[in-house]
Amino acid sequence: MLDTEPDISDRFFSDFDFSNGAVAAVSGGSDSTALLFLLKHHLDRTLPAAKLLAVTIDHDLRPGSAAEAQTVASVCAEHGIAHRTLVWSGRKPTTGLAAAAREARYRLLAEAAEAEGIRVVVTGHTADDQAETVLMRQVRAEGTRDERAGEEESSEEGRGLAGMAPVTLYDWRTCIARPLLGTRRAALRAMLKRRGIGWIEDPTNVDQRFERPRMRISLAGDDGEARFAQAIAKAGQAAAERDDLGRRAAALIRAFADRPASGLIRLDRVFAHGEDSEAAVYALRILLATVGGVSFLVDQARCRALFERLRSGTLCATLSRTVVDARRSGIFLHREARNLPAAVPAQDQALWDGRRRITLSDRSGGLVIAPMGAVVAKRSVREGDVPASLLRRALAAEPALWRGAERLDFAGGGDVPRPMASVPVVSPFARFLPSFDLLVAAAVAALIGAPPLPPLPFRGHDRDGAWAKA
Ligand SMILES: Nc1ncnc2c1ncn2[C@@H]1O[C@H](COP(=O)(O)OP(=O)(O)OP(=O)(O)O)[C@@H](O)[C@H]1O
Repeated sequence: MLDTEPDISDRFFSDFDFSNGAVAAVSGGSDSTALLFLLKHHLDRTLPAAKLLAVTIDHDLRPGSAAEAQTVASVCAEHGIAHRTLVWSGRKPTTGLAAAAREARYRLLAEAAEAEGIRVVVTGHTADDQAETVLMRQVRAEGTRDERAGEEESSEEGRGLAGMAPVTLYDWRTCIARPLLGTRRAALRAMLKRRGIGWIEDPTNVDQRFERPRMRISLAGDDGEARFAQAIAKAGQAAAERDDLGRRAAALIRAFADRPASGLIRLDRVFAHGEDSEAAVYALRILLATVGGVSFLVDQARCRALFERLRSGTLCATLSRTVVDARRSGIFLHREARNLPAAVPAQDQALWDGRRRITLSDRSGGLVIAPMGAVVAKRSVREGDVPASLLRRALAAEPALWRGAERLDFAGGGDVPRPMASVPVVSPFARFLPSFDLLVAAAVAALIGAPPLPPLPFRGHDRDGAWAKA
């Protein structure tokens, strides 16, 4: 591929702005090795001054992992590519190991990029990975649908069936790009063979105790190609639908939501009576997770049931750690008073209650962060166009800073420097924001006063940050 068609690599990478360089995530398997050489070829031709750093994560879970990382390091050295190995050295959980390994992998990759001032991490996910992911999610969704026999098809299924996004924003900062998502593994292997480049076969990729290898093997069977094509078509359709749903939910949030006070969201009652109830339910799920400080969206069916009740009148209910207080004057959302964090020493960059990023400028110690509580909230609230009881409840769950018995003002006041800032985060997308959800995440960020999305180093997204449909 590289030899006969020297410019083929442009097809994969021309949408990205690599002027700040790129981190290539290289496990040493065929796909990421191919990615590395394709990207090197592209940068050599188009942006020779750009920094390319290959990073291998040694998860330290198998005896051979350090040697594999060393093999990647040697290949890189041979080809004049900078390389780093980062070891996942933390304590390993006994359950959810794969998810924890993935979390650690992305964290370490993003840290490596940030240390070099690089904004894009590229991975070697292929169309084969995408088909496996979609089929595995389909099997799981069918399992849960059996349990809910008779219910409408959940659009949660559709959301997951979009598969992996071509770009994901990690930690609201670093882009994870998957430029090979439309390419077959076999084509990449053929390219490597032609060039005489070897790769590592990871034994866990064929270990049938795991779901993905089993799916991989089943896709190599007789009807494998047809199932592959169906899965990719389904993913494309689900991705387009999810993009569109996010766009509609963003429009509803911009039109009908405001923030009368810190920690309190108000939805105009019209929100519950519009024609596009699918988008309204999606917007509500995202708002509930954000107000409650929860990283996952509440179950679609439960939120739909709440939404139907909202249409028919007033109510007060709790879902996703969020109180939904629907009155004639509006639908109000605030954090419930239960299970708030205990008082803890204030720590720089901590995520407080899943809702606030803490930045500490006063390092003198002795600062404690705790929910404001009902007594202080009562003193701080004045009557306005929002019922004082609601303001009090919302404020009581907001963070407050204390030194001993003295409550400090975040704002500092007068010439006193601010000891701490507490910046809202869009909880469900604070860690991983797939490109499908960029628009709705941006709308929620503007609503709650979170930092806007950073400029994204890829073309193919419109002015508002949404990934344009191909
Ligand atoms: N240990 C690792 N170090 C660096 N990057 C990794 C590592 N494991 C996975 N990745 C990145 O995530 C992508 C997908 O991971 P996956 O586990 O499907 O791949 P793999 O089987 O380890 O290797 P490959 O995709 O290279 O064949 C890889 O292509 C690579 O970019």
